[in-house]
Amino acid sequence: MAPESNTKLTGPVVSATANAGEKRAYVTFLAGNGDYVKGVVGLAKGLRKAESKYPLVVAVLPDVPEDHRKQLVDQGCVVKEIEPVYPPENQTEFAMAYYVINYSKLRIWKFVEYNKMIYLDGDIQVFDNIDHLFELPDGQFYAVMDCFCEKTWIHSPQYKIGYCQQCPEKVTWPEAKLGPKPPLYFNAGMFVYEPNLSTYHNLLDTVKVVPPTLFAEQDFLNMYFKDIYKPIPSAYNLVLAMLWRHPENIELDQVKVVHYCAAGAKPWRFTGEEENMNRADIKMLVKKWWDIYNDESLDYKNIIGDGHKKQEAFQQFVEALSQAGVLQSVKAPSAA
Ligand SMILES: O=c1ccn([C@@H]2O[C@H](COP(=O)(O)OP(=O)(O)O)[C@@H](O)[C@H]2O)c(=O)[nH]1
Ligand SMILES: OC[C@H]1O[C@H](O[C@@H]2[C@@H](O)[C@H](O)[C@@H](O)[C@H](O)[C@@H]2O)[C@H](O)[C@@H](O)[C@H]1O
Ligand SMILES: [Mn+2]
Repeated sequence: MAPESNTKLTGPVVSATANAGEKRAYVTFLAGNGDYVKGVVGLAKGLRKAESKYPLVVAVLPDVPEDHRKQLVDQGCVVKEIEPVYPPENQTEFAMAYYVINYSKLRIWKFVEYNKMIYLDGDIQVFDNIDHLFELPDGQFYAVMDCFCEKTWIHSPQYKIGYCQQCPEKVTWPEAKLGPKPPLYFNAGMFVYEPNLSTYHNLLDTVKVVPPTLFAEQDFLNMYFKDIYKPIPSAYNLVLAMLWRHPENIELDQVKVVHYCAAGAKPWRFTGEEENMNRADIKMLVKKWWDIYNDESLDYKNIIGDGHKKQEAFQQFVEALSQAGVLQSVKAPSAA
């Protein structure tokens, strides 16, 4: 039984041509000097294989070393350094201790040189083109509904009563005991949003006064955007636990985006030893990730020939002139 919200994309999602003035990009977040850089390199190559028209911006914390940044630039990424965002001091134990750094994701709301962005965690891979999501109507926050059944949720009221929004008919939310049923809740590993300076400043002001909770910035973003959150199909962010928790809600051959967030699922450190990691579908998805990561034909240096370099330099020149107001934005020549 599909979850109660309509998660089908309705209406004219794909327009004939993107508006020439639109500035769009994918964006991810990288912290530390560890192995998540492999996730981001894999994501950059996956977007290229899916023939996305838009660049990948990487918001890096100051602790990301120079050689990791160079790897990303060499893969055609736009690297932008951001300052960390810390939640208020608190006694809350996050579901994972390292979640405290994930509040820094909030900095991506200040990338107003873009008017629409798709955020993707570094442990996500895009296997099919999803550029059409940029055509979704403005003014909403689009993301995929999460699942509450994994042990990471063990301290949550949902887990304690066996409630999950993916199967709301299984356990009815006990309103008399726990108050109104919580609003639909998204996984913050992937979302479509519009950078905006006043939203950015309000996010940072609000985070200072909201007590942190189990899922850190994911809980915070769900609270902040609950009135404009619009669920999109799980094909756009397959939270791996769905494969064993709610297989009835998944059509694996329709999945476009895979989120390797289950314990033990990060492809670049995969051992297959953790619970559920010996499943054939998990091993297939991890191999698919490695096939892209190891595909040298997808390396940026092998994609851009001299011609591309000249074209890119010309486009950057025209962009600079139009931003300086010397040139109106250059319109694509009419087909006629
Ligand atoms: O040491 C770290 C931990 C996290 N991240 C970034 O923060 C995101 C969220 O963390 P993670 O994906 O591990 O959370 P999960 O989705 O597994 O809960 C990652 O995808 C990375 O983009 C990072 O760069 N370095
Ligand atoms: O900082 C909180 C994180 O919360 C989310 O991860 C969780 C969530 O998906 C649970 O539902 C799963 O059970 C769990 O495995 C997974 O780690 C986001 O993916 C991540 O980007 C980040 O916001
Ligand atoms: Mn993730």
